[in-house]
Amino acid sequence: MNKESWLKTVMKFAEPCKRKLIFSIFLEVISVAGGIIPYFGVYQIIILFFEGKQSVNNILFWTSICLLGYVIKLLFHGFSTTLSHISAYTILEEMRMSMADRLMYAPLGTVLNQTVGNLKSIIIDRVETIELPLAHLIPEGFSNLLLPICVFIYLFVINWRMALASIITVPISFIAYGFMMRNFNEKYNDYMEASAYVNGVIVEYVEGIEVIKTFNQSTTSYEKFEKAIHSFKEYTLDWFRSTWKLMNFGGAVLPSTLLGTLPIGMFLYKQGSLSPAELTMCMILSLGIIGPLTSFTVFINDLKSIEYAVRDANSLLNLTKLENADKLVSIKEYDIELNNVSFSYDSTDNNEVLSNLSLKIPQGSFTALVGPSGSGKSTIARLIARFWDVNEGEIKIGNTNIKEIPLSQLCDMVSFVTQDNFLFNCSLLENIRLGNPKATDEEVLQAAKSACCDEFISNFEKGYNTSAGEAGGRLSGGEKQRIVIARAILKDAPIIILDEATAFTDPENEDKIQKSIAALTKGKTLLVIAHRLSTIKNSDQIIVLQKGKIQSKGTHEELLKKEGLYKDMWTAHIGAKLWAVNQE
Ligand SMILES: Nc1ncnc2c1ncn2[C@@H]1O[C@H](COP(=O)(O)OP(=O)(O)OP(=O)(O)O)[C@@H](O)[C@H]1O
Repeated sequence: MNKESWLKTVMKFAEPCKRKLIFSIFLEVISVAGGIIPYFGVYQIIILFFEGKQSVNNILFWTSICLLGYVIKLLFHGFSTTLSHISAYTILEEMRMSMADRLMYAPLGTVLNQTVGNLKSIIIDRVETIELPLAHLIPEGFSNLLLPICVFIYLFVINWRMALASIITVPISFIAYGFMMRNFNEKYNDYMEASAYVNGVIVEYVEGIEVIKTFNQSTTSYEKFEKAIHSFKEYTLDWFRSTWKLMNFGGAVLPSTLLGTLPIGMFLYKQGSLSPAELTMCMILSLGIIGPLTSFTVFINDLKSIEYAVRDANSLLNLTKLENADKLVSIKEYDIELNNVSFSYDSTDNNEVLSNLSLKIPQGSFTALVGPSGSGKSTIARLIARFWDVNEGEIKIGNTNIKEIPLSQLCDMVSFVTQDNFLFNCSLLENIRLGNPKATDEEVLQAAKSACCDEFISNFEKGYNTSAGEAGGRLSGGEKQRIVIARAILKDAPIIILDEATAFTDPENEDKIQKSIAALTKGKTLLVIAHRLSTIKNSDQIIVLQKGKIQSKGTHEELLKKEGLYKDMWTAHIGAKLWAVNQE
């Protein structure tokens, strides 16, 4: 990535704070100008001494000028840094908001393919690394470059030969730095990769700690964790070892300006082309050039870290977005139609999950999808909710292609109740209210009652105000699912897609879940991904899927009359049930 492109990205997000940023640079210029004044004041005092004209008043006057310059430098630098920090945090905020927005509008698969550790690392840690260099690079980096240039010009005006002598160490140290930096890009890249790997291993270790303990994998996993940290340490130290000699050499030579100014200054003085005052002043000024320049070298590393952080941020910011229509569509009927739909998760023909599939789900009907694992049941449901776009064909709701319906409108029309019963870390009341943020407490309570949640929630000391975090450990899988169903009841969408739970099948829970589902789905267009055939016996139509194609369809009775996959599945289901009864 070239520098312009990361700068361009950063500047794109700097739009709301552009004025502050420009003003911060302007203040820094004043600060730099203030920083020059003491040099000028000191020079005048030196001249007074050498000319024997020093008096208390004269010295006090020039000392006050020096002090004033110093105060201007500090004050304006302070104002500038404050503005640059505000700007840097605004840029960070804008970047993070854009990333969150991108994740919302990217196909779900693309988002789910990212590990949580990676997403967290980019949105929080990597973006944060931009703040410090960005906030300091603008005022300090600028002043560290501008100040030596101004001092150099001043020195040049006094005596051009001394000016050149003062930077004699610069090419020597820059050659050393050049050698040190020759494979910097490659090393930095490896460093970032090693760092990302350690990050991943740490997140994996923490996230998987339950599985690690269950399967007694602590030693192996810990070893992987330990090895990753150890090799990261070794890598960093190796890099340091390979650079420290040149780095220290460059760092020692660069500020040694006296190497040039002392002999040349003495020579010029002896020749009579330099007065004692000019000699002294040149010595002082030459020291003023190198200090800031040395600090500027630190920013080279910072520039690199911004470049890499922006590169990582771009990997999220450039995720492809689902096309989003912006005009609300008037939908009167809520029947669903799939016409010749083909789909593969990687958009290739080789891995097609659904092939040329057509299907009609009439409004208000109950349709069940059945079929062996991997036959494409969940994929159909996800495509209707537009978590992905179909590769070929079309999906219509109420005779409108879902691509023409704005995503937020589609989201209001479809409730997708999956087996992943995710609760946010807020109160149970707010967790249910997520279904309809405008719902009153009374409506939330009503939905909770319909989903058979009221009883167990009321048993908590803080009732509905119990936070999901506090309650999390005490909620059974079935109870969590009923909370999620309550959320969907409150949402009151006309289309319900239900990924039937395979777990939580103890009779009491089963009964409550069925009751809550009945409350949820009354009068709605219902599509159920069925795992237990007994629960869909009464559906209006059953679609039997096999390898991404419809193998047969009909009612339970119609399908049982034919030989085929459904009959086999039903026989196996009944057999399993009988076996279970016989075991009791
Ligand atoms: N995010 C994904 N990326 C790539 N392939 C996927 C993804 N999700 C599912 N698949 C693949 O698509 C195929 C159909 O999966 P799908 O989840 O739709 O099947 P299913 O019938 O719902 O299975 P199950 O009953 O086990 O849930 C499978 O081969 C699966 O491996």
